[in-house]
Amino acid sequence: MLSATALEKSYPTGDGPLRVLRGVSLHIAAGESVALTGESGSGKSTLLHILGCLDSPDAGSLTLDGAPLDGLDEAGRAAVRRDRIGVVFQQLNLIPSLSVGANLSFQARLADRLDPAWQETLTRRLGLSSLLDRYPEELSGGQQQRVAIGRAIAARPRMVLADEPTGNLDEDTAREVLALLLDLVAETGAGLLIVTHSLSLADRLDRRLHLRAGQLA
Ligand SMILES: Nc1ncnc2c1ncn2[C@@H]1O[C@H](COP(=O)(O)OP(=O)(O)OP(=O)(O)O)[C@@H](O)[C@H]1O
Repeated sequence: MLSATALEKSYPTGDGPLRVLRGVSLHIAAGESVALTGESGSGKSTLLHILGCLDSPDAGSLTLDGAPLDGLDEAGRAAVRRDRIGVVFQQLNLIPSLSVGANLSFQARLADRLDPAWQETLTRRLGLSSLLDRYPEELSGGQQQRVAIGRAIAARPRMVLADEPTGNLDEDTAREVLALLLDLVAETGAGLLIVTHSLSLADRLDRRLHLRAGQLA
């Protein structure tokens, strides 16, 4: 499924390059759910952006379903993101000019994989059925977070990458959202990687990876 080998990433800073990832290798199998933990600033979001083809590593390689993702140009990376990867960003990135319903179906339409029955199931399970005609600015933070999750999984991606996807949710809603993500993984054989500070959430996934000093433990 998703494999990364010897990823390196540095950011330029006033004090010289800041080495955030120092030889990170990982493999996420089909149908597997993995938590990514680590202190604030340890590089979790950086790694998630690289795995999601949103940023390139300085060195190292990535494959998805056996096909290399390195060396793709921006159009190639955009196609991978559209067709095979669902990302839930920390900043959510909902489209303000589109209604909740249109945001939810956005990526599935782009990928030409809109499935009304699945769309209706996830809208219901995310508790968004009565909010479809609203706009993102008319939603609470937790409601916006649920729209971002629905949008990421509407096209049934091969890999779901989520940055603190339940951070703004109350306990019951967080449990339901996690259950939905895990059901998707079980039903479609997608892989799931969740960045989280919550050890209780991490405990409900198959495996935990911990990022420290630029390496995984
Ligand atoms: N564009 C950038 N330019 C310079 N430094 C950056 C940039 N993006 C991130 N960093 C630095 O890289 C390090 C890793 O950042 P990253 O956001 O990946 O950490 P994180 O583990 O996701 O943190 P958090 O849990 O607080 O979200 C931090 O020290 C951060 O300040």
